[in-house]
Amino acid sequence: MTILYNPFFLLFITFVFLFLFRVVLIKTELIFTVKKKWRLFEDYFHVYQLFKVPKFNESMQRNQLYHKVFVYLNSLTSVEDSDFTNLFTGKKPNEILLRLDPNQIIEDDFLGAKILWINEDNNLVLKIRKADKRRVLRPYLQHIHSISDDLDEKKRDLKLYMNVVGHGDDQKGRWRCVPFTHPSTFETIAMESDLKNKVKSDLESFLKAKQYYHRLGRVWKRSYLLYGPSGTGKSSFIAALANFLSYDVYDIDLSKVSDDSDLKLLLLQSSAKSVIVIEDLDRYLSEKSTAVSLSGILNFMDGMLTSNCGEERVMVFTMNGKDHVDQAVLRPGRIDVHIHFPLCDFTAFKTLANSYLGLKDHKLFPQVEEIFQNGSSLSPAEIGELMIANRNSPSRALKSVIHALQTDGDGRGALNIGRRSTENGPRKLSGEMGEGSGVFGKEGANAVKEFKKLYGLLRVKSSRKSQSFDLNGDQKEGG
Ligand SMILES: Nc1ncnc2c1ncn2[C@@H]1O[C@H](COP(=O)(O)OP(=O)(O)OP(=O)(O)O)[C@@H](O)[C@H]1O
Ligand SMILES: [Mg+2]
Repeated sequence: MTILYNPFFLLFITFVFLFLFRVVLIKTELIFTVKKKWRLFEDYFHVYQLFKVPKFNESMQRNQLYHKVFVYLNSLTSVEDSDFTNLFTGKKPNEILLRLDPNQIIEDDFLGAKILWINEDNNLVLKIRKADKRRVLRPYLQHIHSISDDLDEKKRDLKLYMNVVGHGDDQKGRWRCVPFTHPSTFETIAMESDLKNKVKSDLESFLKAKQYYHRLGRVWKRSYLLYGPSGTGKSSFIAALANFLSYDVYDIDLSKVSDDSDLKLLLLQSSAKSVIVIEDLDRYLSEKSTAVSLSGILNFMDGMLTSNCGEERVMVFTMNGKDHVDQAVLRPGRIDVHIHFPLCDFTAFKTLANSYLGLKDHKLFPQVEEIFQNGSSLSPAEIGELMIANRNSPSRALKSVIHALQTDGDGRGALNIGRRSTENGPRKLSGEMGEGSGVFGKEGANAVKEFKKLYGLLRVKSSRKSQSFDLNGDQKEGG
């Protein structure tokens, strides 16, 4: 019996009891009840002030603030965590929306202050501690304004703007627009998942840090260089990026720009929250097929950094290769993020097989993998095309991919002559891909070797990891 009086034994028993109590609290969710009661107890010692946001004004017109607060509250994660809420289907397939229920109470935190919202009939009531009101209320309402504006912006339909040739001075830099409906998303793009996540989190921090930069009075911008062979997903990536950000796309055709000032004007005439795109920049620079000078282009890139119109914009440039491009374009700090788009490897192939053929695995996969290990490579576009053409028979699709991979350069030439010469013909005249284009055409073994030297196994395997996402100081600061 003396053991019962042993202090170590008592301590042990106490620990066991506390542990079990904690387990019971968590398992039975009693913890939530305890927290709730504690909050009520705490509230008892505070004085609250209430602010009502009515749905309609005195003349029965809609109160815009009510709409903004409603949009804002429905986006809060606390809606998801509250005791009950309404679920509705959204516009997109499989989309489920959470919507406040009448009499639901939502909790929010802002600058360390706790704020409650009560959804009454036709009124939203804000409950805030008197002690916090002076410090928090005004910035909190501004915060609601800007968040709901962003959310409204996200819901609207996107547009694709293209520049047309101007006639006379007053027609300079005119944009024509069509609805932007490209279905590409980051999920549909075959890309190293690590890299994809890095890009997504980079964009997410871009969106978040916007508020921060606004407060500092700094221009908030992001620029990307996408480089890699034809058909590797650069244009699809731009569409995915625009869909991800819900930004309009301004696609600049440099051959239709009359001079440097016209290019500047185009930027000035674009709206905020947009992606400005110049595709095949290397081709324009090497062919000199634009009236815009190199310094005009550099100023255009830097214009994003220094002028007001750089706000809330993303700029994207694409190239087939960086090797023959003037170093001034590539110098650190000019374009924030460089992303390499390599030819298809086995991992990308598996992503394509999954999305195009619904195949997670197949008995022919080991054979495909072996061929990829030997250095054969096609672009994702080429593999995708073979899969689409044979989508009713996965085995036939895989066999045709294997055949194309085995025949490699020459085979690919045969496979793509028609498509490449029509769809991508003029793109292949420049620098790096100029040599590659020989392979895609009919230039034979030397060109194949040259092509492999440029884009072969070594590059695909080892350099894509290290080069594909070059973060520089500026970018990290932004993120
Ligand atoms: N990485 C990829 N993942 C999924 N699909 C891809 C990928 N790359 C290419 N494709 C498919 O191939 C087609 C052509 O791709 P895209 O136009 O994006 O290539 P690109 O790199 O822009 O080529 P180019 O340099 O010739 O403009 C698209 O229909 C796209 O769906
Ligand atoms: Mg493209």
